[in-house]
This record gives sequence, C-alpha cells and structure tokens, in this order.
Amino acid sequence: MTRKVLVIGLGLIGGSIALALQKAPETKIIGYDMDSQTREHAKTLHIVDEIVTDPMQAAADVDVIIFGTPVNATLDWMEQLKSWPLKKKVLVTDTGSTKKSIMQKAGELRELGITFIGGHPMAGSHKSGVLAAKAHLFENAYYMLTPLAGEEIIHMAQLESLLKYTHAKVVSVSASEHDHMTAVVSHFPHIIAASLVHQLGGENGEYPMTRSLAAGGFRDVTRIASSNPVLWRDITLQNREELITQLEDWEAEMGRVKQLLLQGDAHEIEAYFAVAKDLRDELPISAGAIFTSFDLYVDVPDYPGVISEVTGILADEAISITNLRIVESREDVFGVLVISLQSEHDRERAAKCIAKRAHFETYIS
Ligand SMILES: NC(=O)C1=CN([C@@H]2O[C@H](COP(=O)(O)OP(=O)(O)OC[C@H]3O[C@@H](n4cnc5c(N)ncnc54)[C@H](O)[C@@H]3O)[C@@H](O)[C@H]2O)C=CC1
Ligand SMILES: O=C(O)C(=O)Cc1ccc(O)cc1
Repeated sequence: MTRKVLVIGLGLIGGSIALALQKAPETKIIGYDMDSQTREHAKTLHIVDEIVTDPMQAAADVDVIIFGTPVNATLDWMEQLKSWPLKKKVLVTDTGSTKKSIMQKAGELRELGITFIGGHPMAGSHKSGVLAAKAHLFENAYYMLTPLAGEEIIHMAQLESLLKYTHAKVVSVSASEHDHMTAVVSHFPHIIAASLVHQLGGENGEYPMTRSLAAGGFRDVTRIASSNPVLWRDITLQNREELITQLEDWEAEMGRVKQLLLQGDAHEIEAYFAVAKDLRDELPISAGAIFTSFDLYVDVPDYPGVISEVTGILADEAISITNLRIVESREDVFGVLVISLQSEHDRERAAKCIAKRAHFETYIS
C-alpha cells in the first residue's frame, strides 16, 4: 500500500526532505507551501509528486505530516491540526531548530490522540528557499528526534524507517537538552555573527574602506549572518532563555579577554588562543557537521582557460559544483583551485576524472 507523506513548507529543509524521501519505495510525497511560486517550483522541479493548495483537505488522507516551516509558523499549524480530520494513525513531525515550545504543543496534540515526534536535522546552510533544496543535504549529519516521554516504540520505528532515506544519523534527546545544545553550537553563534556584521556596519562613517578589507576570516565567521532573518527571529524568540544564559556567559568570557588585554601578558594571551586552537582542532568533522561541503583541492597550472577546462570536465561527467574559489595564487606555476561538491561520492568522481583527463593533482584538505 502506498504511504502518503504531506510536507508543509517546501523551502531549503522541507524541499530537501521531500527530495530525499523520493527514494523511499511506495511513497507518495504531497507538498504545500504558502508561497505560490514555491509551490510552482516544487512541482516543476519534481521535488514533490503532487502539490496541494488546501493542506487541511490533503492531511485527511496522509500517513505522515512533516512541517518544514519556520518554528512560529509550525506552532500555528500544530494549533490548527487539532481541529483537522486526520487518519487515526497519522504520524506528525517537524524539522524546526527549536524544540521546547514545539514539544509543549505536541503534548496538547497527544491529548487529542495525535502522535507528534519532534525532529531537527542538524544540517543546512545560510541559503533558503526551495531552489536551494538538495536530496543529499542531510547525509551523515545528526538528525535529532525529541519524542514526548513514553512515546511508543512503534511510532519511533515508523519515523526512523522513513528518515533513513535522508542518510542522516538519527538520535533521540529531550527537548530541553536539544534547546541547550543547539543554543551553544548554532543559535548563539548566529547572534555573534550578526553582531560582528553590525560592528562592521558601524565603521561606515569614519572608515568606509574597512568593509572592503573584510576577507577570509571575517567572511568565515559571519557566513551564517546571511541566513533568513524570519527563521532566526523565530528561533531566537523560542529559545531566548537559553540564549540569555549564553549571552551572560559570553559577557563573562569577554570580560576575561578584556583583562588579558589590559594586563598585556603575552604568555597568558598566547595560552588563551592555544587552548581555543586545541579545542577547535579536536572538533569532529563529520559528526553533525552543520554546513557540509565536500571540497576538492586541485593544483592547476597558471594558463588562460584552465578553470573552464576543469569545470568543463566536471560538466561533461554531470557533476554539480556548489562553490568554486582560488585559495592561493602562488607566484610559481601552480595555483590551488578549491571546488566544493555535493557529496563524498561526487568528490571521488571529480578527483578521478580530473586526474584522468587533465592530469592535475588533486587532494583533500
Ligand atoms: N536553514 C537551515 O539550515 C535549517 C533550518 N531548520 C529549520 O527548518 C525549518 C525550515 O527552514 P528553511 O527550510 O531553512 O527555511 P526556508 O525559508 O528555506 O523555507 C521555509 C518555507 O516555509 C514556507 N512558509 C513560511 N511560513 C509558512 C506557513 N505559515 N505555511 C506554509 N508555508 C510557510 C516559506 O514560504 C518557505 O518556502 C525551520 O523551522 C528551521 O528552523 C532546520 C535545520 C537547518
Ligand atoms: O549554515 C549553517 O552552518 C547553519 O547553521 C545551518 C543550520 C541552521 C539551522 C539549524 O537548525 C541547523 C543548521
């Protein structure tokens, strides 16, 4: 019997889940988004099998409902769900970055006999919208589930058997553990990134040239400030208690740094950076990497057209590139071209065909 899945919210995350689930056998993916252009794209790009304009009507006949909406919109939909005609065994989940408020609402749904298991794939990017959706977005990333206490094992198994098509690592945690951990590694860094950009904005009057100098490091640490503001408004509002604690800890930490600078003790300052370097260098790469990119470094000789030669080879082999940059223009005959690919598999294929057809050396950082 065909399993029917309704995805509400077809942006980066909802669209990527829908694409990943296209590989699930005997599964029909139905999609809804409040934005008509998104609905149109989802249909023409075959992200879903069917687009609907009335999610309530569609929900009556589906086995699984997945919310890919910003977290405040998800709360609104969950409220509406209470009065919808649904299949008795429907399984409802979400993809939101916060979990405490959502699971509180899930408790209300449980009282009405509706099963809701919170979900949060720990992968994504600063990009948003259906056109950024990718089937492999969640590969190897953690996918956190936050069941209500006493959730039936069979419901967990049903959800996991569907999510296996995302190729993510599914783990279960409580909603409060989730909101604490994500505040530290995801939500608070967004505030810091935005604040650094604000600080740069403040330079415009007296030192307008500063922004032209914002290169490598600044761009790395502020990439996430380019994310969808509506999404982050909702996330920070829903997780504001944890974020206030993070902010207080950060203020204390900055106080410590200020003291180090006031004292001007070279040894202590070096130790501060050394401890941070060691901790940063020990971070696992694949375990829950939030923004996964598969970079391939190519040593390319310095002659006109060499970059289009490499991209042409990849195009011939139908390998998509997500990013391309030159990290270092050396003064000798070789430069390093960094190509970001969509998956480990694509990176291996790219390395092989570049080596075979162009004889350039490739390596992974
Ligand atoms: N952006 C990221 O990297 C990640 C985001 N998330 C979570 O996934 C959810 C979706 O985020 P993204 O896909 O990044 O956002 P997005 O902005 O790419 O997509 C959201 C989609 O929801 C639609 N939408 C907004 N309000 C709606 C409503 N009331 N009813 C129906 N559709 C509505 C929008 O039109 C849009 O197509 C959020 O809850 C977010 O916290 C989770 C992991 C990573
Ligand atoms: O782009 C990045 O590095 C992100 O931070 C992506 C992201 C955004 C929201 C999440 O809940 C999880 C991951």
